[in-house]
Amino acid sequence: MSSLTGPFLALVSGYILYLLLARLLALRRVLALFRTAPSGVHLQYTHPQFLLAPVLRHYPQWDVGDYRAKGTPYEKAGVSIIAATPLMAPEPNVWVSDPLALKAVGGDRHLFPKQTELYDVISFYGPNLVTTEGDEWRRHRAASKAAFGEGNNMLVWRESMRVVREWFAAFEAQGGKELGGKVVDAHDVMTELALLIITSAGFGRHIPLSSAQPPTASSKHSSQDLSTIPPGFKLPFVPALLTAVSGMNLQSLMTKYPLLKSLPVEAFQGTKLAYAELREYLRGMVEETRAEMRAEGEGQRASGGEEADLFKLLIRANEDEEGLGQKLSDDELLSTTYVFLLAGHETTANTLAFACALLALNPSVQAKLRAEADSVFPTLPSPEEALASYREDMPRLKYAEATFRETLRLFPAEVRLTKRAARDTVLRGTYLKTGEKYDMPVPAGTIVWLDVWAAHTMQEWWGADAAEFKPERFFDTDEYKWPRDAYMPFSLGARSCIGARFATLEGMVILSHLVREYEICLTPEMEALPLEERKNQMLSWAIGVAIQATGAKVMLKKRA
Ligand code: HEM
Repeated sequence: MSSLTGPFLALVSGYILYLLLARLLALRRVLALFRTAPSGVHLQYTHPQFLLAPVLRHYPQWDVGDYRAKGTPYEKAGVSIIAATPLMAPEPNVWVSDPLALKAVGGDRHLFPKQTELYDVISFYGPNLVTTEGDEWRRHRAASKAAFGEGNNMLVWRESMRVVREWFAAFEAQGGKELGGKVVDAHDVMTELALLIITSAGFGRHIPLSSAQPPTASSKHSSQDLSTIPPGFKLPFVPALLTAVSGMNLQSLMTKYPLLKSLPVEAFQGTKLAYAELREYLRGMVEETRAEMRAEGEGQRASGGEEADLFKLLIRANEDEEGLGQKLSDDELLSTTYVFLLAGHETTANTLAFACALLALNPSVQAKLRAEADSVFPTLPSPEEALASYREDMPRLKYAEATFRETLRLFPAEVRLTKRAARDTVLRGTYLKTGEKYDMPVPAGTIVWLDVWAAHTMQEWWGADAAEFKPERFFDTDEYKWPRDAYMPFSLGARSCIGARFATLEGMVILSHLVREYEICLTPEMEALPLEERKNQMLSWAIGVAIQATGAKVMLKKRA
């Protein structure tokens, strides 16, 4: 035993020495960046959390709370790009809020590739569209692109209408028509709606509303009831999905430290089960969709011109790619399916929850949204009229679209995005007081943060009323063009969100239908509070997969 102590100690001290040397080398690169940065453009963070930089790299959003309360660090420093490298960071960091620099970084995926290692948490089922880079990403993107066309947009329109109306019926059956209104948590409502819409327009599967009568099927859905437990499973589909989403960090911990999987801790065991069952559900969905397509036959195949769900279009496109070297394996299909489900409901649900809170806090915006909805939908289109409604009504819902956009400006689901400079380069920033430009050297390996939340809320780009909820700002006039380059809720360039239109159409339908039927009001509890306190509570948030609306309780009053 004692003969092993010597080599063991040598190994440990060697490792510690290696870590120290690596840190010193890293520190040199960080200091070099500070030396070369033009005057005034570097800012050493004093935030205590930043001392934990190596840990925080994986949770980069934790410090944004300060932004909302005390103004952005850019405003404090008077510049639009800063070198705000944490003390112990292993590489230089640059933070960007300048529209032109954002465009330069987002627009060049070769010079600024994505930091894919940060997305480990969503690669449990293997590589997918979100987690890959380079040629592998191109293959995934090419296979997925065919799914997000007009055929799917039309289905999103129809299914969003159907789902939201079924929700109204269920809500009213449970007292939602009562005089005086009923309080709901908009986060819960919107999560349910978004989940129903993605499973339907995304996967052609119909989950009955938890509280409603099973709806009369208006579309070609699978008869499988996904809220019940099929043979061989322990969880229904929805709880499996929701547990998997909420347990993402636990799952990532278990993947890193597999020993944790065997601990008899409920949280670990529950998450493990949810992931295992979700995998089987997704596998089954791939098989079922293939079988349906075979049964439909060649002549009936969904193509770009007809309504079709994402899943069917994805599998169809994937079969067509056979032989071209682009085909996704079954595991890759499964993993892509998982990210569509994940990215397709959490982001949209939270955006819509924030929209409800903002509409309750801003009755004049709500009145304009309602006036538009009343005029576009004097009567609600029947399911048979949905297609015509997509063509004729959708382009007229301009205020609804602007409301969705404005919500995403104030609450972008992804508050920051991160890239890594592939080689030495320069970004152009602005001295905020004078408007003068400066060049910021960006050495190869630098982590570049696209600070979406800061860019969306800075007065320099959006004007003195940047903090106000004002959908009108998205309407151009002869004198005013809204600042496109300072707006990037869906990221930009080649790696921008593939589901942006899906989410926007869904948002337009839900918001316009909601205000047409109900007044979205403050709860009695909020009425009693001063305005600032109301805002603080109703617009409170936490970091999850997307920023989550944690205080969006509103009262829905049926309109006369
Ligand atoms: C309001 C709703 C949404 C917001 C704010 C949003 C935002 C974003 C952002 C910022 C990115 C870039 C992420 C990065 O670079 O790390 C992204 C990528 C992506 N989004 Fe969305 N998203 C939304 C809805 C959706 C929907 C409905 C779907 C699918 C049905 C979807 C699927 C994806 C996928 C697959 C990617 C990866 C694209 C690629 O890298 O090529 N998203 N989204």
